[in-house]
Amino acid sequence: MIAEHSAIVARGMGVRRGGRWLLRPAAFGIAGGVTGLAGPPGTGKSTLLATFATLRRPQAGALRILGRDTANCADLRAARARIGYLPGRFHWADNLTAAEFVAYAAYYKGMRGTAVRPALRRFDIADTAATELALLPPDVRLRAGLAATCVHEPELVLLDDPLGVASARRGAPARGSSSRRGGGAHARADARADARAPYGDPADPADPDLADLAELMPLLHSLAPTVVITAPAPQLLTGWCDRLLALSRGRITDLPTRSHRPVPGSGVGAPPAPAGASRASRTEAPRDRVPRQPLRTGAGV
Ligand SMILES: Nc1ncnc2c1ncn2[C@@H]1O[C@H](COP(=O)(O)OP(=O)(O)OP(=O)(O)O)[C@@H](O)[C@H]1O
Repeated sequence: MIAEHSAIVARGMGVRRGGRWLLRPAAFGIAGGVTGLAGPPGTGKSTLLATFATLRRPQAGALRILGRDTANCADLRAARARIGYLPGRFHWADNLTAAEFVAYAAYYKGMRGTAVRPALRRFDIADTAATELALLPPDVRLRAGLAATCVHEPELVLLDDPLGVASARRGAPARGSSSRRGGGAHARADARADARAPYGDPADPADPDLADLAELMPLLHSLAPTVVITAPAPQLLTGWCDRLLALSRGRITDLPTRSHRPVPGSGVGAPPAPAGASRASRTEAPRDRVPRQPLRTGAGV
């Protein structure tokens, strides 16, 4: 049964792209808490997330977001104002500083410029406000993306493969913290190489990268009442999401959320907070500022 008050309610919703159903018409709801959506590359996670973000329209059925019918223009506008969406790639913003990037998002969300500083502080990146995104290590770059996504304090946050953004470091040369303050062409090239570097092996439960990624979890839990996060493998999401969904061959299915591989101190493997639990009860971090917990970057993630 679908709870009508769920942030996302799909009824007979189908999503097509490239001449095939990425999601065959289905009915489902996504309620409060953090929901993970896993599926191998190309299965349609990004397309589905963009549909939830109302950037794409479903080819069948109906989609309600935050109680609004996305087929209705006035409702659509109202829903959009309460959504925060971060695509998996935002290289178009590489030449903007973190502050400019957040200011740009604030402008389009109808926020005053005074919202920018608090957003940067909340994600603990005020000290890198004047640094271009291309020069930031991926974990800090992700924080800038989250600050932009959440500058208007949305009720629904949609993050396309944020763990990929934050973990994109394998094979990249080690960089010092100087890259955060500038660093010139080499640092810029490194940052771009980092951003293209692949995950560790998400299918390997012993991969130490999963522990690194887990350090981001309290931050992701603190963003909004409802958060949807995609990842290419369920192992990346297991154990810390309130709900875990898999997208495969055009179908969405529920997966177990419990981890078989607890990571001490990371929150991974701990029982998930109940869906719909308040933000305050789901995280120890205060609402107004999430302390930076840098990934074990070495190469600047
Ligand atoms: N520009 C495009 N034109 C036509 N079809 C496309 C285009 N981009 C993607 N597709 C189709 O949509 C499918 C889903 O792509 P999508 O990016 O949503 O998948 P994904 O699961 O998010 O993959 P990834 O993790 O690699 O981003 C692809 O397999 C492809 O068939």
